[in-house]
Amino acid sequence: MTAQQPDYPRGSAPARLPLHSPRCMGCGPDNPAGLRMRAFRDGDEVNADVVFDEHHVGAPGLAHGGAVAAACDDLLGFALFVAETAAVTRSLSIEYLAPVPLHETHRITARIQAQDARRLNIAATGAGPDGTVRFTAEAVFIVVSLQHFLRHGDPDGVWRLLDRLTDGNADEALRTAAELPEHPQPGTEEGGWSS
Ligand SMILES: CCCCCCCCCCCCCC(=O)SCCNC(=O)CCNC(=O)[C@H](O)C(C)(C)COP(=O)(O)OP(=O)(O)OC[C@H]1O[C@@H](n2cnc3c(N)ncnc32)[C@H](O)[C@@H]1OP(=O)(O)O
Repeated sequence: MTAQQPDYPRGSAPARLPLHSPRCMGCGPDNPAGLRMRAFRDGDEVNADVVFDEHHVGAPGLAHGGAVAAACDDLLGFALFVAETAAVTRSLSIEYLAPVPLHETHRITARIQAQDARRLNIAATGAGPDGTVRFTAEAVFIVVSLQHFLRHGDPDGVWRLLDRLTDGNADEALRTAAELPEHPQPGTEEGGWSS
């Protein structure tokens, strides 16, 4: 059985956020073992529903703690659309408050708590179908420029992501990024998605 996340089932017209990549373990629809989360922005919050399945088992019938952490990390990454900056997880702390059964829908909601220079503190809660919070997450993300992803990752994949984020203007964005330092100062021109 494969995880297939529901369309946004509650609330009023939040905006769907773009995938990190089609095979992203958190939000990629083309990753058969992934979590297939669909992330939405609702004001200053982002949220996604996740249903853990047989790909994500820890104890029989329950989600693996690492899968829960992965879901949180991915959604915390979507909060960067609120901050309008690229950043990567430096530390991630999960509180497992209650078991997380497979095949139940969990709503994860994340919000930026603070930003200090390159540090972003981002927090999330994960609630079961009855609204009870079963896990929480706190993370420090560090702002990086596009150079971080170009230098350490797959430049073609970065280009495709950028192309989606810039409505087909990735060439210009990458040309500009090539001239930027890897570690930007937030609030400067090179600190944002368009850099
Ligand atoms: C097209 C765009 C692509 C976008 C793709 C998005 C995909 C998203 C996918 C989403 C998936 C989900 C997301 C993922 O899974 S992201 C994937 C998992 N994360 C990573 O791979 C990150 C790997 N780590 C690094 O690359 C470096 O360590 C980074 C870049 C993070 C920092 O190395 P760098 O050498 O640059 O910096 P620094 O070490 O001098 O530190 C910098 C500053 O930070 C402060 N500091 C450090 N640690 C902490 C801490 N724990 N609490 C508080 N503060 C801390 C530190 O004091 C300093 O402050 P200051 O002294 O400057 O004031």
